Amino acid sequence: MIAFVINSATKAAVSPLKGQICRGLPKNPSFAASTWLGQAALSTRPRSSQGRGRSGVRESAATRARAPVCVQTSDVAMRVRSIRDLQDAEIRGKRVFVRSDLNVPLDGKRITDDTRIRASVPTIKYLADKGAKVIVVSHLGRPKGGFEDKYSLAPVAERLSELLGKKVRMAKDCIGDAVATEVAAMSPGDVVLLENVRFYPEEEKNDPDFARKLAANADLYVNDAFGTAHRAHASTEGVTAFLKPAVAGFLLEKELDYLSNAIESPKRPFAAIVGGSKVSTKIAVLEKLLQKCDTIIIGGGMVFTFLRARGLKTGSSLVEEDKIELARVIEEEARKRGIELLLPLDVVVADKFANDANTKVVPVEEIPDGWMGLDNGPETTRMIQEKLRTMKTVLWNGPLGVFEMPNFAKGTFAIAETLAEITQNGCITIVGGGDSVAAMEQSGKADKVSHISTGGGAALELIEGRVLPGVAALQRA
Ligand SMILES: Nc1ncnc2c1ncn2[C@@H]1O[C@H](COP(=O)(O)OP(=O)(O)O)[C@@H](O)[C@H]1O
Ligand SMILES: O=C(OP(=O)(O)O)[C@H](O)COP(=O)(O)O
Repeated sequence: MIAFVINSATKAAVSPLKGQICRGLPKNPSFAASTWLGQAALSTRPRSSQGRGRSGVRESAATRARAPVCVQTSDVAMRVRSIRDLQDAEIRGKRVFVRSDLNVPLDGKRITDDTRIRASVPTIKYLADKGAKVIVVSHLGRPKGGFEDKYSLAPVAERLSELLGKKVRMAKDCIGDAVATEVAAMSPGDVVLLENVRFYPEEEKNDPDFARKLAANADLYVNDAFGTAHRAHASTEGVTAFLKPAVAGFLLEKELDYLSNAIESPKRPFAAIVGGSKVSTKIAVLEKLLQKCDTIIIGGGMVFTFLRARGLKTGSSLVEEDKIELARVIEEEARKRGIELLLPLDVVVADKFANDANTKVVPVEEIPDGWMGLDNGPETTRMIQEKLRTMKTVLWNGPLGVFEMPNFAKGTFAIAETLAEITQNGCITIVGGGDSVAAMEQSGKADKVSHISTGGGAALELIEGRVLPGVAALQRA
C-alpha cells in the first residue's frame, strides 16, 4: 500500500494524518524484500546518501521493503495499493494487464536509449516469476491515430526479450481477436507485448468502450507507467473501471516516493530547467512551478514562444502561437513574485533542420528570418552553469537543444556535465523525461545525478502539486 498525503502547505495538519496512514497500513507477509525497488534499473540516490531513509537512518533492505510509502503532494490523503500488497494467489495463473511506459527514443528501428524498458523490467519479471500471464501495454510516440510502422513496438519486444531472458511475444494489435488468440495461448510466466495502444485515437480520448475492449483479455491491472501517469487515457485511467484490483507497479511506486519526498520541502535555492519540444504540455506547468521554485531556466524549443512574447523575431524557430500570451503572463507573474526566469542570451541558429545546416551564433534579439534556433549559445551556457552552481536542488526536463544532431548538442551536454558536478558538491539533481534521460545517458553522466526519472511531464506535474490521473484512478479502484 502506498499512502499519499496530498499538499504539504500546512505541515502541522498533514503530519498526524501521515502518521495515521503509515500506522494503518497492512503488512503483506508474501512480500519478498529482494523484489523491492532496489532491483529497478534507475539510479536513485535520494537525499544526501544512498540507503538513508527520510529520517537519515540507514535502512536495511528488509526495513525498506516493509516500510509503507508515505508521500506528500497535495491536499487529500490518497491510498494506492501496490503490487506488493497482492497475495501470491491473486497473481498465480492470472492475466495481468501491465501498463508500462515503453516510449523510448528511436533512430529508425534502433532504440537509442532503453532506460524506460530497463526500468519496467522489475514489475514484469516479478509478476512472471509468480506465475502470472503478463500482458504488457504501452504507447510509442504520437501516431496520428492509425497504424504507422515507425511507431510499432516490435523493436521494444525484442529488447524486452533480451532483458527478461525469455521470449516476449508481440501481438499485432492491442484489442480484439489478435489479442484474444495470443492471450489464450499463454502459459503462466509468459509475457506478451501488445501493439502501440495509440494506434487507436480512442486511447487518448479515454473512450470507455475502448477501455472495456482493452480490459477484455485480463483479470487485474498494474500501472507502472510513471511517464504517462499525467495522461487520463484509456490504458492509464479508463481501464481501471473494468479491472480490479488495480495497483501500482514497482516503478510507479518508486518514482512517486522519490519525487514527492524530494520536493516536499526542497533544499533551496531550487531551480527547474524546462526545455524540449512539448511546449503546449509544459508551458502550462510553468505557472505552477513559479510557486515552487526560486529560479526557472527556459531552454530548448520552449524558448521561442517566450521570445515572441517579448516581441522579438524568432525566424522559423519552433513557436506555439496560441501559447504566446501565456508566456507573457508567466514572465509577468515571475517578475511580480520575484522569481528569476532565465531565457537564453544567445542561440545557435541553423538555416535548416539538419546536422549539416549552415549555423551561426546570434544574440536572441537578432535571429534572422528563415533561420531557426536549435541550441543555446556559449554565453547562455555559461550563464546557466554559473546559476546552477548556486543551487541546492535542480530539476531538469527537456533538452536545451536538438541534441540528437551533434552540431546542436553542446548546450545540452554542457548542462549534463554541470549537473554531475553540482551533485558531487551536494546539490540534489533530478533529471526526467525520455529524451532528457537519453541525453544524460549519451553524455555519460547519468549515474552522476541524484535521480533519473522516467517521466518528464509527469514529474513536472507531480512537483506542481497535481494528482496524476493514472495514480488517482488506482486510488478509486
Ligand atoms: N530548439 C529546439 N527546437 C526544436 N526541438 C528542440 C529544440 N530543443 C530541443 N528540441 C527537441 O526536444 C525534444 C525533446 O522534447 P521533450 O519530449 O519535451 O523532452 P523529454 O522527452 O525529455 O520530456 C528532443 O527531441 C529535442 O530534439
Ligand atoms: O515521453 C513521455 O513524456 P515526457 O516526454 O514528458 O517524458 C511519455 O511517454 C508521455 O508521452 P506523451 O507526452 O506523448 O503523452
